[in-house]
Amino acid sequence: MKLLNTAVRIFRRDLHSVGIIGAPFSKGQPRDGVQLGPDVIREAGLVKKLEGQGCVVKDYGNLIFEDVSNDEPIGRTKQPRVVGLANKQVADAVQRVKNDGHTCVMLGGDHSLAIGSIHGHAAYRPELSVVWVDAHADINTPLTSPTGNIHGQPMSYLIRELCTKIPVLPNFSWIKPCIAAQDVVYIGLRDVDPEEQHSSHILKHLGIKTFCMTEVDSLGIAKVMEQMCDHIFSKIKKPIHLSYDIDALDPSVAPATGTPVIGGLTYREGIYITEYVCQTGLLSAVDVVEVNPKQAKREEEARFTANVAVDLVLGCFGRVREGSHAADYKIPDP
Ligand SMILES: NC(=[NH2+])NCCC[C@H](N)C(=O)O
Ligand SMILES: [Mn+2]
Ligand SMILES: [Mn+2]
Repeated sequence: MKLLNTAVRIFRRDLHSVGIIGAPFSKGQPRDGVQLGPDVIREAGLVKKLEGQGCVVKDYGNLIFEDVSNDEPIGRTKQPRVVGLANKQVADAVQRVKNDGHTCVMLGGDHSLAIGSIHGHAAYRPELSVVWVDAHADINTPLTSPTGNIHGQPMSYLIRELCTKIPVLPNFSWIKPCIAAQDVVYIGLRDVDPEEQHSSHILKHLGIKTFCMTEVDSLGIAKVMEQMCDHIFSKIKKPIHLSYDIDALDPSVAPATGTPVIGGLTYREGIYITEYVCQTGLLSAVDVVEVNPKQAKREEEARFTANVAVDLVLGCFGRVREGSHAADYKIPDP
């Protein structure tokens, strides 16, 4: 039985075919450096380590984003034209990776890129559930945002029930809300703006599910993940889009990020989430965003944060802590 289990697990691990897109984009927020995320995550050995655990990997490289001159704010919303344009590119790239048959990994970049990533994913699989792991809800609308930064708003453009609340923005007209509130789950919240909280009260009535850090503390991460799955799989089993903001983790674990918030997930809780989502067999796309090496106080912090980002991706694709080396691993001769 043990042997059979192992064989099944190795077989399932070998099935992972991963398509990586780098999205070196920072204009959904004001801090320089988050555009370096894709490169530092790759430099931490992402591709080799995925292959080492038996994945087949295709790296599509980095997207090249065009600049937009005179990108004046619309109301409070900053740099809408360049964000809208970049996200259209991300959406097309994610759709292509899905068409090619891979599980998509989008390396950000700031979290505004989830607009394109989820939209492109939904163009391929119209029925999705979204697992949003973050200190923040990122569900401000352009009208409620206290900062005007679009990385604090992506969910508001995607949720169908909110579409009447969204004003028209330049280069945003291609975005069609494609996610139902009841198909969204949040994990790790601990810094929610007043208006976001208000609108998530409404969303709670519409069926959005949130596990803030208080729930992580009271239930434990294992129960959180069980209940998360009960919720998203209560009707039909939809493919999962996992949108992982590195700032969901505690700043002691992932310090190199633009909006760190104390009191976050431990390394083990963060990894457990990925292992659990992997085990559902329904993971279809992952974003890893907001790694910003320039926010590190020391070089070591930047390297550490990138390594953690790599470990999250590995957890999504079959890494188990008991060991998950490729099936064809040969023990070296003495
Ligand atoms: N993806 C992030 N790190 N988002 C932080 C958002 C912070 C704040 N809630 C805002 O709307 O600006
Ligand atoms: Mn965040
Ligand atoms: Mn975020």
